[in-house]
Amino acid sequence: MKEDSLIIGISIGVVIGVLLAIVTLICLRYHKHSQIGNSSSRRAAALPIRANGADSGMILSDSTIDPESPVKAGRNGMPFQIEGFKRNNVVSASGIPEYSFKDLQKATCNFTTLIGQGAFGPVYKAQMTTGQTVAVKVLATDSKQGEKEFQSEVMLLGRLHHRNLVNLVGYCAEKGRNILIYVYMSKGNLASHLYCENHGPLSWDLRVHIALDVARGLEYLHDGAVPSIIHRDIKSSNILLDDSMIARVIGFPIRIGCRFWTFKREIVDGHAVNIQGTFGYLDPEYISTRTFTNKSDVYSYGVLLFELIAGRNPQQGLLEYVELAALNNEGKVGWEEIVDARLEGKLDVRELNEVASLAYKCINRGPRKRPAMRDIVQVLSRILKLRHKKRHHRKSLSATTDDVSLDMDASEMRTPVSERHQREESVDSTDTCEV
Ligand SMILES: Nc1ncnc2c1ncn2[C@@H]1O[C@H](COP(=O)(O)OP(=O)(O)OP(=O)(O)O)[C@@H](O)[C@H]1O
Repeated sequence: MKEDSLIIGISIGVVIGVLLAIVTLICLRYHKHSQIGNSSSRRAAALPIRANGADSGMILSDSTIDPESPVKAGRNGMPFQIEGFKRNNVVSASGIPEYSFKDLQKATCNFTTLIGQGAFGPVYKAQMTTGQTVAVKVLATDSKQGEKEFQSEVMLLGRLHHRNLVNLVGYCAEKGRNILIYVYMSKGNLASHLYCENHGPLSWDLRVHIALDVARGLEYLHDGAVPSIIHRDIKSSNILLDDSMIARVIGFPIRIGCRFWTFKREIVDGHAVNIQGTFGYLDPEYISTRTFTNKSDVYSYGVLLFELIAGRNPQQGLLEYVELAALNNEGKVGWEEIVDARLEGKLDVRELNEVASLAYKCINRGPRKRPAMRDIVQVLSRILKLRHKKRHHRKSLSATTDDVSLDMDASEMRTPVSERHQREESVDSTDTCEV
């Protein structure tokens, strides 16, 4: 009897032991799985981005990749490279491909195709073997230091996708060289359109569209990107125009180590200082506090708006000119006196006064009194919607006279039909702001 109870006791003990072992094994496997899940979601959460300013907080899907980007989605959702450059490897988190220096040398005819010169190095036009044209920006450095930081900045920049930003499509970080590859903007920068005689004057219509494009790009950086990005160097040479004259912002800050690549030596109030940004566009608040905020971008944007209105360089007394005009009109109406003479008066005065008083609010010395980029987008969208409605209305009236062309105003006639058509479509299809 005693023996029987001993056997039963041992059997129960063994069964319990086996059961415990099975439960422990299951628990271990489950824990491992949940850890894998967590680590990938953590990785994903490290650099979230909201698509086109929408407050979704989601990771960009492959569908948001710019059509001009050489990065395409593979079957497994991982990016792969279209033919052209040889790919060294792919930074999978951003999908930005790395190119070899040799490939870039070939594509730029040994760096002879210079198209621009920034404070931090030259920009070359490059031709891929597929026929795609890109812009290659060589950042001035001969040090291997900062390669990791450069790659992490590339990852961050590579996640920014918006139709009003010049998208990064590749990079090279070989042998201490830091090279960025961007979509090529065939119509060059806004400054050259405003100041070079070999470009015809930009119509008023187009200037307002460009203002809205830039505002949308900045709104995305401030409210759409996570973490939010302050541009720090808004100016007309950092606004590039594509084939359809759609404006895109370039020149985001690159941080290498503890300094920003965009630091420059400028003369401010007669003293040489290391600053970010460009003289003429600099927020006075930044000059005194050395702290950049979103409202510093708003200030520079306001200067850019006045530059579009007056066709004058901010480094040559634009704001003094504006302040003089504002003395007479209290910043509200009567801005006609500062309008670019190249427009020959061909503009809508109501639109002018609305845009100029918006610009005047942006350059308020008190950052808190300046509007946010999202407010600016709303005001400009409303102006363009109104314009569109008015023209539509006039066209339908004049259709009855059998001569639509007589109804065109002078500024419309100055804009090529294809350009006007593309731009008007863009108002219809992208105006999501309800006003
Ligand atoms: N993607 C591009 N497509 C076409 N042209 C470009 C492109 N990127 C730059 N450029 C040309 O090269 C010029 C210099 O560009 P870059 O961004 O290096 O300097 P920047 O911002 O104008 O000056 P800084 O470095 O002083 O701020 C631009 O103004 C533009 O004319």
